[in-house]
Amino acid sequence: MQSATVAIAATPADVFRDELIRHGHLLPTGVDGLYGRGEAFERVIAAVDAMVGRLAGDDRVEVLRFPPAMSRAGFEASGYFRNFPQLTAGISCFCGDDSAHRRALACTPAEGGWASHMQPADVMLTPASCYPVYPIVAARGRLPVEGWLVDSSSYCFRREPSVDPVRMQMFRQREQVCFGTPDRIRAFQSRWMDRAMAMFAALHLPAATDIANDPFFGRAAPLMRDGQRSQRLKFEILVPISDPDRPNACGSFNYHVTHFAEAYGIHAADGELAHTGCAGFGLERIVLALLRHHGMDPARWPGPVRAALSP
Ligand SMILES: Nc1ncnc2c1ncn2[C@@H]1O[C@H](COP(=O)(O)OP(=O)(O)OP(=O)(O)O)[C@@H](O)[C@H]1O
Ligand SMILES: [Zn+2]
Repeated sequence: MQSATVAIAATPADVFRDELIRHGHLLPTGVDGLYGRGEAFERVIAAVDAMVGRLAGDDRVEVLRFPPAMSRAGFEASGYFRNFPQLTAGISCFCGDDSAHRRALACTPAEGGWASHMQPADVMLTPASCYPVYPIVAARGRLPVEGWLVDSSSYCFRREPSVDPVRMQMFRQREQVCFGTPDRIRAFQSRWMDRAMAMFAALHLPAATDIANDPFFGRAAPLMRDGQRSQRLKFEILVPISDPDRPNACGSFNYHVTHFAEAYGIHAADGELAHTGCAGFGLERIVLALLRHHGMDPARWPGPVRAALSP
């Protein structure tokens, strides 16, 4: 009997990833979702980052920047592991003596290898750039009467390896974080969605808004998802990137009600629990959308797009 060869068709994500690698925008590391970035890619990231900064206009914001790790205590308080264990990752370290070191080196891959001799440290990888902000604001005591606005940014880690370049394990977020009354957060959420839509229009990207939910884990997930959607807590701005039929979130606009305020003890000037919200942009995804829609060479993008990026 003749054996049939089954040809597996390359997915749109495979094709797009190969193209990005061929043009030197992403440098493969051998791990899905983990890449080096080429010079042109980084230049556009910086331009998009600056453009998001300009959207804030005259808002009085406190600028905070973070490394891609946060304290385990701060992470734990957020409830992230309860809701998203599948995305969680921490840092582990070697804490042994000389002989433990020798045992680790001698440990074969079949026995787990040297990495199985590492201990969880008091440091977790940051899952979203707003997370390190809450313990800092909480530690300052009550908020000012008018509330507070933070502009944060960091590399983020999510354990969601994928061949699709839009779904990375490490990527950068630029986020605005708002503290105050429910009205203030709702106004912040819609202001930032309008600003973001104007930005995508200026970048000539086909963007649409939609209501969304977070990828909750386990049995409680349907309930959590429905609650988030019925209360209209999360909106996304979606742009087709790898796959024209499956647009991806390039920006997310979230109202947390009092979730983080309860978790960290963040109080308004009158002592009530504060409400919080965040407006986050995925910088890599925006650059990938630009490369997808305008071509692999940023020098040849349409004039108005280049002008919007470097006014
Ligand atoms: N794995 C990822 N790789 C690259 N960018 C990401 C990734 N996950 C999220 N982002 C970006 O960070 C922004 C804010 O994160 P948020 O948690 O709201 O995303 P999300 O809703 O979980 O995204 P998705 O629905 O695609 O998983 C997203 O709008 C997106 O632009
Ligand atoms: Zn956030």
